[in-house]
Amino acid sequence: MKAIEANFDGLVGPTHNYSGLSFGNVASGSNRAQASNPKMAALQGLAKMKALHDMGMTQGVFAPQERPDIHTLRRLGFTGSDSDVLTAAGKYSPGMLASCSSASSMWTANAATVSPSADSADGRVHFTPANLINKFHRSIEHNTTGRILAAMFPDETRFAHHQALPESEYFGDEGAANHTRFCQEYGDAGVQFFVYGRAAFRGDKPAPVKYPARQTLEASEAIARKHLLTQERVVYAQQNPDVIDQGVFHNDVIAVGNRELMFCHEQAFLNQHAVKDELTAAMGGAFSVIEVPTNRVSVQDAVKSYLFNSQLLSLPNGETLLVIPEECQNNPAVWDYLSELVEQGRGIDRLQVFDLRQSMQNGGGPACLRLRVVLNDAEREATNSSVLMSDSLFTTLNGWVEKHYRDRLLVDDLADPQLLMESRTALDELTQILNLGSVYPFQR
Ligand SMILES: N=C(N)NCCC[C@H](NC(=O)CCC(=O)O)C(=O)O
Repeated sequence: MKAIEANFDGLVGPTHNYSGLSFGNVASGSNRAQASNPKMAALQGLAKMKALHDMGMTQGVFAPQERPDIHTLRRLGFTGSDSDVLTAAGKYSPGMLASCSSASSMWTANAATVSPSADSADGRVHFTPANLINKFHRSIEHNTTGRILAAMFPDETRFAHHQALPESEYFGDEGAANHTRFCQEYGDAGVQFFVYGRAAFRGDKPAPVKYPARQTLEASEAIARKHLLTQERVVYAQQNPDVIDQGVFHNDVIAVGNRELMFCHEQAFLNQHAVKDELTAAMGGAFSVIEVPTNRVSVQDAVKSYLFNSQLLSLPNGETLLVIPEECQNNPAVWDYLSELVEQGRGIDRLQVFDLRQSMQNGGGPACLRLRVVLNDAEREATNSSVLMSDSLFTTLNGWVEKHYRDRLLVDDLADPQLLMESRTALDELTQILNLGSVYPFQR
């Protein structure tokens, strides 16, 4: 059946800030306490969505979460009015308040793992919100994420929505950032590639020593079972623990794939030769890899530039496009490599550069900002059309951002009750624009 790949980008929320919350994510640590610009962040994201829409891609908008998360603060024992809760939490621990205020749901590659209907035994598209258990500020996303996904893909005969995996490090799950689907045409049965950082119940696998491995093998295997995938069409690989220790906290910081092509660094996986052979066999031979050698681009440069956190896209005109952040253009080794790659015609035809600096400074590049969902015609029809990018939605959302967002935010501002009001007013209006219903705790 004919199908397309749609990209659902996270709309940056009004509390976007730099709190240095993500140990193991170099950018998050090094930009801690800088002033952020939520308005610019949201506009940069919208500009990317619109540009891809204009190229003929199906582009969706994924709503942000309610932050500061008063609901979680109340679970932690803070009482009184919302304003009392904020003040008390800010006094008790600015770090904890920052964790409950992060706009981290913008990185929708971590929202869920998605399996297309062509791969699932029951012919439905399967979604499992990621529990994101490794970081407190992200572990509080999955309930609302599940509700937003259900509001975007409401038809239960076509879309299966699962609960997140048990909230334990044993089943640490980071969603699509560690999952790639390979195929010939999007509507064909594909091969799903799950990449994990460590195994929780087996002592025979190596693990990083400096930074955490966020995804476990057992989490990936549970998702493959729940999504009713065919064993022979699933490949598991372990991320190279050495690169995790150099700041590669998700696989999508070192590898990206689309259809029958994988673009990755030569140090991405443990036993990389065997991984490539296994993928090639599962794909019946129709598989190719562009492997970037260390002597052209070091792991450090890959992490700094986010070369592999790019979007590898098949455009309607048949071209393959690589969407990259500006930081790639500013890195001589990376830019040299990319220019040569396009010139040689090895599978990537075109580069498109975006300024995503607000998100990049928290370790989120073009690929972090999007969740891929393969949809056939009937599934596309059944998708909530209000979340799909169009000229008018772009205008509406730009106006919405201009009206509600601040252009400067410091960590100290997170305890300001006015910010909570602004954020809720904005989100209440957004749920109407995107026709999502009451997905936020303050609306329920
Ligand atoms: N690679 C992918 N798919 N996603 C990137 C996620 C970045 C995110 N950063 C943060 O959560 C930083 C927030 C702060 O420090 O304020 C994270 O580390 O989980």
